[in-house]
This record gives sequence, C-alpha cells and structure tokens, in this order.
Amino acid sequence: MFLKSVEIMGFKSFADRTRIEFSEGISALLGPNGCGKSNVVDSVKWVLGEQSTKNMRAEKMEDVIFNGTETRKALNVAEVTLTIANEEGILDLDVPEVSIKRRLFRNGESEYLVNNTPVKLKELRELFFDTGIGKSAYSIMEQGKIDQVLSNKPEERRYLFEEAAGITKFKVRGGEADRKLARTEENMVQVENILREVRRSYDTLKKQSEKTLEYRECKSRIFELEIDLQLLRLSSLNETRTHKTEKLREKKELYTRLSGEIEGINGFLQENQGQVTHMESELVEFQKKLYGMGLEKENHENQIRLFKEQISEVETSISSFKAKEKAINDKIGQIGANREKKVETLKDYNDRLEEITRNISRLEETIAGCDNSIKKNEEEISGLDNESISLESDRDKLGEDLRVLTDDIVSQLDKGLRETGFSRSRRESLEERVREISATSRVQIAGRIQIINDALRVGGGKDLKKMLESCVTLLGDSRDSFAELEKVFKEYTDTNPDFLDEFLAPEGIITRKRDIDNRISAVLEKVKLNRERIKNLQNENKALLQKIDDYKQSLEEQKVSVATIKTQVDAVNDSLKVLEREMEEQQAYLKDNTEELKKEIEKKAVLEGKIADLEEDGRKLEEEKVKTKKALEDLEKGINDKNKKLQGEQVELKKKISRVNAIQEEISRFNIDLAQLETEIQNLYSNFRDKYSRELDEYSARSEKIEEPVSAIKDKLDSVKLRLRSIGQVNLMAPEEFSEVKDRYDFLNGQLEDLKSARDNLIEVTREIKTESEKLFMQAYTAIRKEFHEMFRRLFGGGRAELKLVDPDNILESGIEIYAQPPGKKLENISLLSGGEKSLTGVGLLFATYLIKPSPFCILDEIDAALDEANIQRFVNVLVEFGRTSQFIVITHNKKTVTGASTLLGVTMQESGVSKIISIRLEDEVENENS
Ligand SMILES: Nc1ncnc2c1ncn2[C@@H]1O[C@H](COP(=O)(O)OP(=O)(O)OP(=O)(O)O)[C@@H](O)[C@H]1O
Repeated sequence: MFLKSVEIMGFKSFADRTRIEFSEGISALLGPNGCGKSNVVDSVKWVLGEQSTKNMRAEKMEDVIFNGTETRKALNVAEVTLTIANEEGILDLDVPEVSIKRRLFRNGESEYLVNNTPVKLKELRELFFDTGIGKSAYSIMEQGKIDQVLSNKPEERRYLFEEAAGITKFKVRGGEADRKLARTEENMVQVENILREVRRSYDTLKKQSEKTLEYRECKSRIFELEIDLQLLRLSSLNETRTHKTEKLREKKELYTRLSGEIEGINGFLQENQGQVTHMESELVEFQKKLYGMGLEKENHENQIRLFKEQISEVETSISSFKAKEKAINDKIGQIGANREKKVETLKDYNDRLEEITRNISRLEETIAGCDNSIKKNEEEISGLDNESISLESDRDKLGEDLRVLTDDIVSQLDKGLRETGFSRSRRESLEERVREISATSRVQIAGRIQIINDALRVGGGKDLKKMLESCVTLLGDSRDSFAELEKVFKEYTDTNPDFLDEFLAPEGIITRKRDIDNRISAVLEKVKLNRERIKNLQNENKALLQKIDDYKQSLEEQKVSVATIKTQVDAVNDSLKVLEREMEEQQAYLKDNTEELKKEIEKKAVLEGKIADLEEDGRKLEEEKVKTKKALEDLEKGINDKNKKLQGEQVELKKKISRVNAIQEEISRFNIDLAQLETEIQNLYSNFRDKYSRELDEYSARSEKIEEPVSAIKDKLDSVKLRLRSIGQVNLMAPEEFSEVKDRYDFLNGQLEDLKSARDNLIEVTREIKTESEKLFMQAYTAIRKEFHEMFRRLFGGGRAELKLVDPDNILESGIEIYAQPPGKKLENISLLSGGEKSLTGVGLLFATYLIKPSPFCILDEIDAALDEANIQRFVNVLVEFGRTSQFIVITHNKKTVTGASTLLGVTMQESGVSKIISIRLEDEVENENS
C-alpha cells in the first residue's frame, strides 16, 4: 500500500475535516452524482501541486475553498493532507511515512509542508519525479482523460512514456540546462561586444602610458640628481659653518678666559690698594689704643683700693648677725624639746584611748554573740517542743494501731486453733512424755558409761565378757527408748498448727505487730532525747545571761576611763598650742636675722667680685697692650710688602688688555662669516621648497649614498634633460587610465573564459542528458509497445494494436502515433474508433504502462463510463489482476466494477452541499442490490 489516507478540510464540498483511509488492493469510491467523489480526486491532485485552475475545474484557485451553502458560511482556508507510506523508499526521504500538506487562504496566501516542514513547490515536484505520481503523471486518470490520451496530438501523449521511462527529471534538468546555455551564450555575446570596445582604448592607452612612464622616469631622475646637487651644496655649507662655529667658540673661550684674568688682576689691585689704605688707618688706631690703655690701668688700681675698704666694714656687720643667730637657735631648741615631750604624752593617751575603744567594741560584740546564742537556743527549744508534741501524737496513733492489731491477732489465733483442732492438754502431755523418755535415756546411758569405765578399770576375765554383753543388752534398750522418743517428739511437733507459719511469715500479722512495736519504741526514745536536749539548752542560756551581766559592768568601767583620758588630752593640746606660738615667734626672728646676714654676705661677695673683675681686666689690658704693640710692628711691615707687589701686577694687566682687544676683533669677523653662511643655507632650503614644494631634509638620508663628485652629477643631469626634451608632449594620466582599462579588459577576458567553459559544460551536460534520456525513452517505449499490443488483445478479446514514433530521428521530440485494430476490423487510426473503443484502447495503453513502470497508487475516475457490459468484464478482470500488486482507487457508477473492489467507500451529502465519507460493507451493498 502506498496511499494511506487523505484528510480534507474546507476544500470544495468538504467543509468539515474529513479523513479518508485507503486500504490495499482496489477501493471503490461510490456515491450519487454531485456528491463530491471527483472533489476527492481534485484534493489529491491539488495537494500534489496542481497549479492549473482548469484542471481543478475552477475559474480561480480560491474557488477550491468551500464557498458555503444556504445554511453554512463560506470558509477562509482549504487544507488537504496526504499521508503516504514510504517503507520501500520510493520517495527520496529517509522516513517510513511522508505527510504532504497544502493550505490556501482566501487572501491568496498558500503553503506546502512535507512532514510539517514548509517546502517550495519546486522541491515538492522534484520529490515525485519519475514515481508515476504527480500532477501530469498517469497515477490519476480522470473522467474523459483516458479518451484524451488518444484524442490528443501524438506529441502530447509523450508524457505517459516519459514518466514510465523515468526521464521526467532529465527533461526538466535538460530544459534547465538549455535555458542556462541560452543565457550563457547571450552573456558571451554581450561580453564580447564590450571587450571589443575596451580593446581599442586599451591599445591607445598602452602606448601613451609607456611614453608617460619614460617621461616620468626622466623627471624623477632629474629630480634625484638635483636633490643630490643641493644636498652636496648643503653639506659643504654645513661643514664650513661647523668649522667656523668651532673657531668662534675657541676664540670666545679665549676671550672669556683673558677677560676673567684681567678682571682677576683688577680685583686683586683694587683689593690690595684698599688693604694698604685700611692697614694705614689701622696703624693710627693701634697707636691711639696704646695710649688709652695706660690711662685705664691707673683707674683700675684706684677702684680696687676703695672696694677693699668697704669689704672690711661688711665683715664686722656679718660677725654681729651670726652671734644673734646662735642665741635664737638655742631658744628654738628648748621649745622643740618641750613640744616633743607633750606630743609623746598625747600619743600615750591616744594609744590608751584606742585600746579602751577596742575593748568596748569587743565587749559589745561578745554581748551581742551571747544574745544570738540565747536566741538560737530558744528557737531550738521551741522546735524540739513542737517535735515532741508531734511525736506524742504519733505514739498515740501507733498505740491505737497496736491495740487494733492485737485484737485482730487474738481473734485470728482463736479462729485458727479452733479450725485446726489444736488441743493444749494433748500438746502438754506429749511434751511431758518427751521430757520423761529423754530423762530415762540419760539415766540409762549414764549407767552404761559407768559399767564400761568399771570394766576398763578392773580389766579381763569372764566378768568383762558378761559386762560387755550386759552393755549390749542395755544399749539395745536405749536404742528402743530413742525410737520411742523420736515417735513421741514427732507426735508433739504435729500438734503445732499450720496457720502459725502464716502468722510468723515476714509479711504476716505478727511481723506487722513487731514493726509497730519498734516504731513506738523509736518515738519514745526520740521524745526522751528531746527532753534531755531542752534541759541542756536551758542551762546554757542561764549561763549566757550571767556572762552578759558581767560584760556590761566591764563596759561601763571602760567608758568612764575614756572620758577621763579625753580631758587629759585636751589639757596637753592647749600646752602644745602655746609652745607652737612661741616657736613661730622665734623662727620669725631667726628668718629676719638670716636675711640680714645673707645680705651682708652677698654685699661682700659683690665687692670681692668687683675687685676680681678689675684685676682680671687689668691683666687682660696688659696682655692686649703687648699684642697691640706686636700688631703695630707687623702692620708696618705688611704695608711695605703690599706696595711692592701692586707695582708688578699693574705691568701684567696692561699686556693682557692689548691681547683681549685683538681677539675681540677676530670674534666679530667670525660672526659676520657665520651669518652669511646661515643666510646661504636658509636660501638653499627655501629655494628647494619653492621649486619642489617639499622639504630638503626629507631627502637627507640620500646624502650618505652620494658617491660621485658634483661635476659628474652635473654631467648626468645635462644628459637626462636632453633625453626628456626628446620625448616631447605626453598624456600625464595615461598610465593610470591604462591601468583602469587593463583591469576592466582582464576582468572581461576572465568572464568570457568562464562563460566559454560554462557553455562547454552545459553542452556536455545537455548531450549526456539527451543520450541518457533517448536510451531510457526507447527502452520504455519498446517495452510499452510490446505490452500494449498484448493488453489490447486481452481487453478487446483479439485484434491488434501498434505504436509508432512519428519522427524516429528525433526521439526526444517525436510524437507517438497509436494504431488500433479491434477484432474483425481494419487497422486504422484511433480517431476513427468509437467512444467505448477509444476508452478501452486508452485503458490498454494505461495498463501496458503500469506493466513497465507501475505507479505506487492509481486513481481512476469513471474511466469505465463508456464501456459496455462485455468490455467492462474484461476491464474488471485486468483491474483485479493489477489490484493484487498495486493500489487502485476507483470512482465508478458501474456495479461490475464495484464487484471487483475489495473495499467500498461512500460519499454522501446528508447535509445539502456538504460532502461526507461513509464506509460501506460489501455484503450490505450486494444484499441491497439483490433486494
Ligand atoms: N468551492 C466549493 N464549495 C462548495 N461546494 C463546491 C465547491 N466546488 C464544487 N462544489 C460542489 O461539489 C459538487 C461537485 O462534486 P463532484 O464533481 O466531486 O461530484 P461527483 O460525485 O464527482 O459527481 P459525478 O458523479 O456527477 O461526477 C457540486 O455540487 C459543487 O457545487
């Protein structure tokens, strides 16, 4: 199966989304006229890219969109989706199922989608090339189209054979290649025309350009040689300038040095002349000074004498003040000793006061401590009293519990003894019996012990044997006594009632009584202890009260002592104040005296200082006098030396001045020369700039490369100028114009070459396509021709059919003529056949084509309409045979054809103007028919 389903929505009469599922073999699409069967075929053609409105039975493409009914509004979009199984890979897509969708909106917008990816129409068509499917292939045969196959011109039938030959794609490609070739040749002609024109300018400009280039070379050479000349001139000027500048610098240096020396000598002369003058005035000053010193020395000696007399007076006054000072100090010493004694006494009193105060606070603390102890004891007594009262109450309660428990024990004992049949008398008699037997046995055993002792003492013989025998007998009796004792004791113990065990058990009533007894004893013991403790505490308090009384008495005594001592302290303090005042008075006297004494001492020191100063001054004066005399002599000698030196320097100065003047003249000459050189260099630069609009310095690097002398360069310059003149007039822009024309010329040449090679390629491709197409076409044609003859005979039940190429020399363009000879008739051109014969012949050609190249699916729209019963049967037979290998969707009104189908699909218009699909079971249809 190839065609799986078609989903239609808004397309022609299919207003609602309608899905038609196709099955393998032959499916028949049934329904009354005008219900929309052919619309299904249209939808398949449309989705496969049909562009012809005529083929779509519409005026314009929008007519395929559902345009409404009386009850329904028109829609704005038509959409058809075709689902194709591609497991065998017939379509060149690596997916098992391909869905193709076409959508058209009323505004003209439309789109194609292959597996939901938008594609161009061209891509969609290429997908179906040579598959037998496609808008013009033979997979869809509509009403009347089968007849057309025969009634068309022989050339128009070719498509059937081309599709079967699989050359549709070659044809399309060949067409494309032809178009390209034509375009390429057209382009070549255009390029050649342009190239011819360009060539003319190219040749002219080439010559001009060569001449201009020679002219430019001469110009450039002249320029270079002129630069070299200028550079050589500049270099020579620069050298001279450097040389003169160096010379000028040297002269200037010499000038500066000599000027400095002259200045030095002048300075020296000036300075020394001044010094001599200064020294002479100094000499006069020294003489004056020596005279002054003599007068000063006399004055000093007079002053020293006067000061010494004053010192003697001051010394007398100092002795008097010292004696007074001693007397005052003695008095102060007495007062001080007295005061110390009083202070000592005061300290004793204070020590005693402190001690008594400490005693008082200690006594007070002790009394307070006793009070606290008494309070604590009273609190404890009260606590013990309370506890004893509570214990008494506990004891009463426990006594009551004991009474109740004792009554309980008595009644339980009575009850137990009664219930166990305990008899006191029997128990007492058995007890008596035990005592008796044990007493008897004791006596018997004591007797036997006596007998055995006797036998041991007496020793051997018959008696011993007798005695031992008697002992054995007696011991046998004792054994019997013990047996009886055992029996009686058991009876005695059996008289003990069992319930007593329960009584005596740890959790029994007796244990509880014992527990209460113990608790009562403990309470009584505690009450006794409390009482003893209370008594002790009361005694202790009594003793403490007695102590407090004693302490309070001592406290009173101590306080009296304090008052007494304080009175004594006051008295001592008063005496101290009196002493203090006296002391202050004496110290004031002493201070005044000390100050007076100090003044006199200072006075003496001042006088002594003055004398010392005067003596020091006199000594210095003497020293200076000696120095001044010496300096006076040195000065006189210095003045003489200097005067001699000054005369020598003045001669040297004159010589240097005449030399400096000569150098000054030389410097002026150099400066004039350099200024001239500078002007010449500047002129060189500015002339160069004016002439070439460039700076000469830009070419300074060339100077290093110039190797020839100026004369050789000038010769060369002359010869180049001569050559330039010989070139004559030139087009200065020729090389640039030529370069542009050359670029264009080269480009066009390249283009022409490319076009030529493209043309050659295209011719080759076209030739290959043609050869391959011819080969494939002939193979298919020959095969179909053979099959067509056979198929014709089957469908017509005999006869003969023939295909013929109209132009065998032009296979790819040639029309195909069909000749048919139904049984019993003459072989004649098909135009002479009846309608039914034409249809059947067309069907024959179609099936023959299927045999050579089966279409994956095939839709036949009422191609059986014109066939009679007998032909229908043969047609159905062939169809059924083909239906085994290919998928057929047949639209028919013929019941015979319907019986050949394996699946039936009904198209109805339950709602007027709106098509709907229903499945019809074949049996129902057959039954309906029978009825
Ligand atoms: N754009 C459209 N909108 C609504 N209905 C349309 C549109 N185009 C065509 N139709 C309707 O579709 C019907 C024609 O359907 P179609 O040709 O498929 O019929 P059919 O079943 O093939 O009939 P027959 O058996 O006569 O060939 C017409 O009734 C026409 O009005």
